[in-house]
This record gives sequence, C-alpha cells and structure tokens, in this order.
Amino acid sequence: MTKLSVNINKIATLRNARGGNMPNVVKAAQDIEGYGGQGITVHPRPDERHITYQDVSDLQPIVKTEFNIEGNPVPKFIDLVLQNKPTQVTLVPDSVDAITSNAGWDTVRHKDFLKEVITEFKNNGIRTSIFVDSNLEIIKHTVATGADRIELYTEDFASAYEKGDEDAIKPYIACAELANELGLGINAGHDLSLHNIEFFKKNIPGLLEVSIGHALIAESLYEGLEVVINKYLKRLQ
Ligand SMILES: CC(=O)[C@@H](O)[C@H](O)COP(=O)(O)O
Ligand SMILES: NCC(=O)COP(=O)(O)O
Repeated sequence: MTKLSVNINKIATLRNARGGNMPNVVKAAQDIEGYGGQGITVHPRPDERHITYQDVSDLQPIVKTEFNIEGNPVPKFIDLVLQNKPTQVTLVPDSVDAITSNAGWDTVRHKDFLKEVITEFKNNGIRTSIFVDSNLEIIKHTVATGADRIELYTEDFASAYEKGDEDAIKPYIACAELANELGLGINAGHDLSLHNIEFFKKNIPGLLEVSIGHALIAESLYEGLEVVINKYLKRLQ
C-alpha cells in the first residue's frame, strides 16, 4: 500500500500572506486526515517562508496519521525534530536560498555526516528517510548511512512526463528495484500531481509513501481538498 502524505507548506504560504491565522494550518491538517490523508508532511525552512517552527510544535500533538518533517539537518532543525519526535524525518540537502528543494544527497561525500545525524534520530525512535536523485550509485551508498528509507526526488520524472516522455520513469524503476534488494524503504516526492501519480505508482515496485504538496494544494483551489485527496487515494490503490 502506498500512503499519501499531504505536504501543507503551501497552506502556510497563503496564511503568511496576510499575517493572520487564515487558513488555519492545524485545522487544515485535521481536515486532511478526516478526508483520508494518510500523513502530514511539513518542510520548515530556515527563513520560515511558509511552515514555521511553531507550526511544527502546534501540529505534533494533533496529527493522528503519520507526521513527516522534512528539512536540511542544520542544528536548529535537528533540535526541532528531536523536540517533536515525528513518525519520520526526511533529510533534504537544500540550500537556505533555494526556491524549493532541487537536489538529492551525495551519499558518498556526505556518508559520515548522514550516518551521525541518522543515528541520533533513530536512537530517538524516529524513522529516517533521505532525499535522493534517481542514481543507482547514490542508492547503493545509502545503506552505509543507516537510513531506513529513501525519498526518490521526482522532479525530473514529472517534467519529462509532462512533455510526453514516459521513458523518464526508467531510472526510477531501476532505483526502486535496487532499493528493494538492499532493504531500503521507498518514498517519493516533488512535483507529483494528479496528472502523473497513477503512472508513477503503477511502475514503482514497493512504493511505501508519496508526499505531495504544491500540485495538490493548487488542484484543490479548483476542486476542494476533499475531492482532490480522494482522487489521489483512488489513483494510488
Ligand atoms: C523535499 C521536497 O521536494 C518537498 O518536500 C519540499 O517541501 C518542497 O518545498 P516547498 O514547498 O518550499 O517548495
Ligand atoms: N517531499 C516532497 C513533498 O513533500 C512535496 O513536494 P511538492 O509536491 O510540493 O513538490
């Protein structure tokens, strides 16, 4: 079964635009779970452009499904995760000024750093995932970091599929097959949408979770969160 974890960053973007508390991020997370969402994902960036560190603490006690906190493991982020002990932490190597996540980890160069951070999270009972490109060498070297899962970075697939190139799925299939052989759990995310999710899901063996935010929130502006979430759930069956 592939779980749908809804990334609510962009709900916080809208809230922050006016400086008040509408839309209410906590209520949105509760409603998303009520509509069938199987997880809540947040990515508190250092500049808190959308999800704030306070949002994370507010969400932690109310998320009843799986709570996934994503981010670059700088000291402040590590402290936030250890304080809130989510179901899962997903480590993403993005720079402070990146407009969005735009690369996966180099698991060769950063092996020792990742192993140290991952060990600390695992010792605190937190499942660990690392954001990676669809590269077989990178996947192979993930094992040495101790990560429980990989999150396949799906922007390249999404942009190629948008242009009609179905072959773009091939590297992801190869990486998923290798990850399954190595005993790594498989998550995926970034630019997944109602347009591409069914094709992605049916081709990726052992896909445990997709985290989807930008497209899902944009699609919900037209059809509403409940309708859109149920469309994703149906396509993930
Ligand atoms: C890692 C990833 O691709 C997403 O989790 C990320 O949260 C998107 O961040 P923005 O919502 O800031 O674009
Ligand atoms: N890890 C991917 C995620 O949480 C959401 O990415 P996107 O759907 O906002 O591109």
